[in-house]
Amino acid sequence: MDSAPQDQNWHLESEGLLAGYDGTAVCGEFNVELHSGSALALAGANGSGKSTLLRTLSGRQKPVKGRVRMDQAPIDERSLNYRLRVAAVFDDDAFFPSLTVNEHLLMIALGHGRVDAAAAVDSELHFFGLTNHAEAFPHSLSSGQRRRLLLASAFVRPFSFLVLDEPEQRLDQTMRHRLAERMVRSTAAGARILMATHDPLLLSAAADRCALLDGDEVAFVAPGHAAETISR
Ligand SMILES: Nc1ncnc2c1ncn2[C@@H]1O[C@H](COP(=O)(O)OP(=O)(O)OP(=O)(O)O)[C@@H](O)[C@H]1O
Repeated sequence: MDSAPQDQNWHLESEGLLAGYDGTAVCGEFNVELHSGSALALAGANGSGKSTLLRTLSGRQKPVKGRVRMDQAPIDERSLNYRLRVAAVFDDDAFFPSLTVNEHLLMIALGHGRVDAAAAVDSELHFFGLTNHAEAFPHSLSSGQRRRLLLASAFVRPFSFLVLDEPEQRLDQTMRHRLAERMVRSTAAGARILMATHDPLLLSAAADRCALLDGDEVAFVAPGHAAETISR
């Protein structure tokens, strides 16, 4: 079940954006609009600035220059609007050690007001292959299973903007395919997706645009072209 709220009209936009640290940009100026039903991938070599740009575009990090607006207002990760709409998966293995897999997902679903929380949790456990681990604590999961739990935590709640930093990490090929299909379903339901990835499969199957980062250059290319480029 996909659960993007019906808010088709707003969009995310960046203008004159430079992302980086201590006043120094790590990649080129980034101007983009991300509308309902659209999935943008950031690709490029290690260190090209994908994660930094992703964090900046999603309001987790202050820009060196320029601005990011969500719903025509400066993006603010503490705002109610942000919390209601943005689901993000970064590379932080942050779980409560004393909560089971099932309890984690239930807490997130209930916290985001899902009236069908128990059914939503069952559905995500099934989708992410965690049903047999529902009563396990996070420390007893494999690293790939913990990654699946992180992803399930994003999909179990309603969102209209999904942010994924290298979601392919530690996932097997079957799960990558399933994730790509799921992302396509989410955009079809009206969500906006922004991801950083090294995975040609996710690029070509789940994105409709790709920004290739290379030094000061940002090139918007077709995902298939980017997938070929990074496969070489
Ligand atoms: N906290 C930080 N403080 C200062 N510089 C940083 C910090 N984090 C990353 N960098 C630098 O910013 C540049 C871009 O890093 P970033 O993690 O955004 O790249 P990436 O494209 O996501 O790389 P990868 O593919 O390896 O994940 C790198 O040169 C890195 O050393």
